Amino acid sequence: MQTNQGWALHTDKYQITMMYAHWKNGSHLKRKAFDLYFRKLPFGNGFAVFAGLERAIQYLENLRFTEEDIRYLADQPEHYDPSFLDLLREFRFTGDVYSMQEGTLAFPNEPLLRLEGTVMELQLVETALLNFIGYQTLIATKAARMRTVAENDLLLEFGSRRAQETDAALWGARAAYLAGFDGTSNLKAGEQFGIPTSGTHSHAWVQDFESELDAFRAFAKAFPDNAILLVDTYDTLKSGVPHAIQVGLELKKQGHNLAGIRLDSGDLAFLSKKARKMLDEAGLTDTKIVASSDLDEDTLLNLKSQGARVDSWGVGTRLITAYDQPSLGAVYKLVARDVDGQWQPTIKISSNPEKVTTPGVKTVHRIIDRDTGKARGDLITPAHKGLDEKRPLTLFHPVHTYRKKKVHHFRAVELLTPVIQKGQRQKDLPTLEEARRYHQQQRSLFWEEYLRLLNPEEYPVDLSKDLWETKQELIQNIYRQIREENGK
Ligand SMILES: Nc1ncnc2c1ncn2[C@@H]1O[C@H](COP(=O)(O)OP(=O)(O)OP(=O)(O)O)[C@@H](O)[C@H]1O
Ligand SMILES: O=P(O)(O)OC[C@H]1O[C@H](OP(=O)(O)OP(=O)(O)O)[C@H](O)[C@@H]1O
Ligand SMILES: O=C(O)c1cccnc1
Repeated sequence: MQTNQGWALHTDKYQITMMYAHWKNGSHLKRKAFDLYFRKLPFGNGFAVFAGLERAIQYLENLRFTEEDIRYLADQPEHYDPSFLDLLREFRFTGDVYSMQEGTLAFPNEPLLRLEGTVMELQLVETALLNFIGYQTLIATKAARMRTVAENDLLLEFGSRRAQETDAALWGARAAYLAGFDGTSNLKAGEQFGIPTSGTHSHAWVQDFESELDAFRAFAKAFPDNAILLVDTYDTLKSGVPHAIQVGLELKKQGHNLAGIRLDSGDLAFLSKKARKMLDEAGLTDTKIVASSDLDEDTLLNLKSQGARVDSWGVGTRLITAYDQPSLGAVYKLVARDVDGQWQPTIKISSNPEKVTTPGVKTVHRIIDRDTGKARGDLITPAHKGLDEKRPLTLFHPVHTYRKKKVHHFRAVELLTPVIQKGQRQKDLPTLEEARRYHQQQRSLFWEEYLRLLNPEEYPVDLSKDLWETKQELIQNIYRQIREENGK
């Protein structure tokens, strides 16, 4: 469970190995900068929804090696020097974290977070940060796709029983809510994050009575104004819906209202239309229809296009497990080293141009057209230099540089802001409700072309000219060096 203590060993062994080797080398306190980002959007979506910061900050603020952790490390075959273990006993995160806000629409190759600090602390935290942010961003993005197709229908997260263990269920429920779900069935997520909770009943309730009608009556008696009856245990249209209507009418006579029925199998479009008609004809026009059963955004879209009469959708497995793409593939890359008090940019080359890192201590600006109020692109620039809104800006594609555009009347919103400085939190993070509202507002900054589910337009993420030049220079320097070493 996500207690705050004892997470220091939630890391890959090679982080401790590098920390030790740096310590032996006397370089463990040298300052570095790392970027956390992803390279490819999940699910073919046009954007990702940044999530996981709250969890990440809790982790960094409480990062300690417990005595048990130290004993465990002392027993490792590496036989770490006891003085190194003493250093770990005193370990605290003392670095700086610059981050996007949760709920921000994020795009490939732009830093979601930038961390500055000693190499020792920044290596230690890599694994956990990728774990938290990668998972939550993935689920928030999946949830956002469902929000798009569900339009104004209610979306309920039902996935805990199918999630990859406890944290995935809890933080996944939070990520889904952040990106527009309306509630969760997980009470712990409700308790911990204040997410509205709701639910119906299972087949076991119906099977446990002599008849379906008895089961519905007993349930309605317990919850006269908010019972949602599951109608597919035996036969939806011949048994479940008629019994629910009978109980609904009995409730009505007593001055109550049957809140809803739930369809959990069969042709959900056909059944929902039939059920709606039967309920309406019986005068139960306020009784809502909930649908569940292996739903995802594609099925949901399809069902809506078939005219399904569903008010509220319960979504489990395919949301909480990010069914069609189980990992975001986020990365955490060294981008600069402090050499004699100056940041020196560093690069990782790859034969795949998309995998070449962008060097330097950087920030991200969202360029918003003042005339339309819409985002024109994101611009990555060296950090701490600001961006002059009064001068026209030329944005160009970092690979196909001939693709350029000039932006005149814009405002630039810096997306990475300081959250932790010298290990101390700078401000309260937004509440989950605020982050959820912020996410909705952020969506309105983007043209539909970027938001659609299928084959969205690629949103521009560009490098400033100076950054682009630094990158080219570093690439050329490295190749020159390799040629020289090979005597060519
Ligand atoms: N009208 C429809 N159009 C497209 N997909 C649908 C429609 N109705 C239901 N579905 C989807 O089709 C799938 C049906 O799955 P499947 O046939 O395995 O089970 P089921 O009908 O739910 O029955 P059971 O739960 O008893 O196995 C689900 O993913 C469901 O969401
Ligand atoms: O289908 P999901 O999107 O994962 O949503 C959660 C499912 O969990 C429940 O099913 P249950 O565990 O009773 O099993 P079932 O799938 O056989 O109905 C519920 O009835 C949904 O069908
Ligand atoms: O409340 C429900 O109907 C529910 C909750 C979790 C999973 N399936 C259904």
